[in-house]
Amino acid sequence: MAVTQNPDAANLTAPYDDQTSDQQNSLSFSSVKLQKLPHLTDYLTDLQTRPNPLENNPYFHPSDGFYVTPSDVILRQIAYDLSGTFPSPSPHLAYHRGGPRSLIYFEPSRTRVAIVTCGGLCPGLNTVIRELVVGLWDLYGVRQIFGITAGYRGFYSREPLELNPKLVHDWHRKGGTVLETSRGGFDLNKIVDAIQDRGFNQVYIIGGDGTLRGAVKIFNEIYRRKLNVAIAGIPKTVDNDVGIIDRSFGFQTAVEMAQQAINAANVEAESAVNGIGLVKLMGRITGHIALFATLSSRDVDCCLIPEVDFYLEGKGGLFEFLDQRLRDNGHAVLVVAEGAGQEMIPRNEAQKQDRDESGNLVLLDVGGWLKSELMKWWSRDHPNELFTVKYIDPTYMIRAVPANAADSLYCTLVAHSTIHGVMAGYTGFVSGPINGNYAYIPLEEVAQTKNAVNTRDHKWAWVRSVTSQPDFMRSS
Ligand SMILES: Nc1ncnc2c1ncn2[C@@H]1O[C@H](COP(=O)(O)OP(=O)(O)OP(=O)(O)O)[C@@H](O)[C@H]1O
Ligand SMILES: O=P(O)(O)OC[C@H]1O[C@](O)(CO)[C@@H](O)[C@@H]1O
Ligand SMILES: [Mg+2]
Repeated sequence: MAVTQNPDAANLTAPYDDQTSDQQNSLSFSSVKLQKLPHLTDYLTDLQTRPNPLENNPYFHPSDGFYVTPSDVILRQIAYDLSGTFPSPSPHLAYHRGGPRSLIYFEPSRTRVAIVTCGGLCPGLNTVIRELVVGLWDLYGVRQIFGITAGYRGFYSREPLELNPKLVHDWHRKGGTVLETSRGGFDLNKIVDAIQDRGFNQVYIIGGDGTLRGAVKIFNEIYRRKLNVAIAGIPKTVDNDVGIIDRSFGFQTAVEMAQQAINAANVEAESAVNGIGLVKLMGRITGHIALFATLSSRDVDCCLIPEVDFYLEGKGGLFEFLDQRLRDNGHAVLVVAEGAGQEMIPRNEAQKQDRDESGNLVLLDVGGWLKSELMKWWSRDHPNELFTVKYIDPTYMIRAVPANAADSLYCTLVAHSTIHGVMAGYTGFVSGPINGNYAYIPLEEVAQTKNAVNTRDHKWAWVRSVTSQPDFMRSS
C-alpha cells in the first residue's frame, strides 16, 4: 500500500490574508478559508492507508458521492447581507465535512479504543457511548473497545471496562452515563502514560467546555510524544455553552423537560391570589435553556439570564413589571437561569472562594434569593393583600433522563461522524453540527469558543416579544 501524506494539507489550506476589500465582500471559492484539521500524518509521516472496510460490508453499497473528500466543506456562516451594509466575515470560514473517507489509517484488528465521559450529566450520554461501540464494531470491525470509568481520573485509577454491542445494546434507554463521570482529577502525564501503557490508539472524550480544554492538553502531549493515537472530542453541554456547533445532544431534551416545571409553576400561580410561579433552570454562564424553555412555553412572563443584567426596585425594574402583571392577569410566571443575578446575591468570604472539584465557581441559589426578595417587597408595598410565590427548582430532573427522539438521532450521527473522522486519521478534532451539517472542527477552536446568548440577535428579541418584559435599561 502506498505511503500517503495528509491529503488535505497541501491543497486546501492556503492563506487568504492578502485580499482586496472587494474580494472580501464576495463569496467565491477563493475567499473561503478551510480550517486546518490536525492529522496523524502531520507528525507520523510514514503511516499506511487502506481501503475503507465499508467497501466490503455486505450491508453497505457505497455509491458515487458516498465517500467524503477533502474538498467537501461546511461553511460556518449561512446568513449574508448581499447589500454589503454589514461586513461579512472574511475570509469565509469553512470546516471539513464529516463522513466516511475512502481510505483509512487504522487496521481494525490493531485498533484499541478508549471512551470516557467527564463533567456533568446530559441526556444522551449513554446513547453516544452505545453508538460509538456499535459503530466501531459493525462499520469498521473494531473489537477492542474499552470504557474508562469515572471521568479523566479513571484513566490512571481504574481498570477499563471492556465494551461490546451486546453489553451496550439497551444503554440508550438509560439516563446518565453507565461509565460514570466525575469532576477534577485531571493529571495530564498520568492520563497520557495510561493511554500509552494500555496501548489505546483511539480516544473518544465526551464532555463539556472543561473536558474539551483537558482534551486539547492531552492531544498536545500525544503530539509532543509523537504517539500514533487519535484524540476526538464529542461536545456534551446541556447548558449549550460550547461554541461553533449548533447545539449539543441533550439540550432539546432538557428544554422539553423544563416545560413540566413551567407548567406546574403556571398552574400554581393561576390558582392563587396574586400568585407568582418561579422556576430556576440550569445555565451556569449561559441562559440558553431558560431562553428556549421560555420561547416554547408561552406561559412565561419574564425570563432572566446571566447575559442580561436586571434589577429589582424602581422604574423599569422587575418588581414594577410584576406589579403590573399581577394587576392585569392576577398571576405571573418567572423563569430564571441559575447563573443570572449572581452579583446581586450577598456572598460571604467562604462563598466567594467556593469551587467544585473542576474549579468552577459554586453558584448561589438565585431562585431562593428571588423568592425572599419578592416576599419582602410585597409585604412592604402591599401589606394587606394576599401574595404567594411558588418556587420550583427542577435541577437534575431536566438532565438525568434519556435523550428524546431528536437528541437520540443527534447522538447516532455525531458518534458515527466522529468514528469516520478518526478512522481517516484525523486527530485533535471535534465533530458537531454546523448549520445542520456534521463538520470536523479543530478541538482547540471549539475549546476556546464560548456560546453566550447573543442578546442583540433575533432570538432574544423573540423572548421580549412573547413576554413583553422590560429591557432593564435604567433611564438616567
Ligand atoms: N482547563 C482545564 N485543563 C484540563 N482539564 C480541565 C480543565 N478544565 C476542566 N478540566 C477537567 O475536565 C473535566 C470536566 O470539567 P468540568 O467539571 O468543568 O465539566 P465540563 O466538561 O465543563 O462539563 P459541564 O460544564 O457540562 O459540567 C474535569 O475532570 C476537569 O478536571
Ligand atoms: O451538580 P453538578 O453535577 O456539579 O452539576 C451542576 C452544573 O452542571 C451543569 O448542568 C453543566 O453541566 C450546570 O448547569 C450546573 O450548574
Ligand atoms: Mg463546563
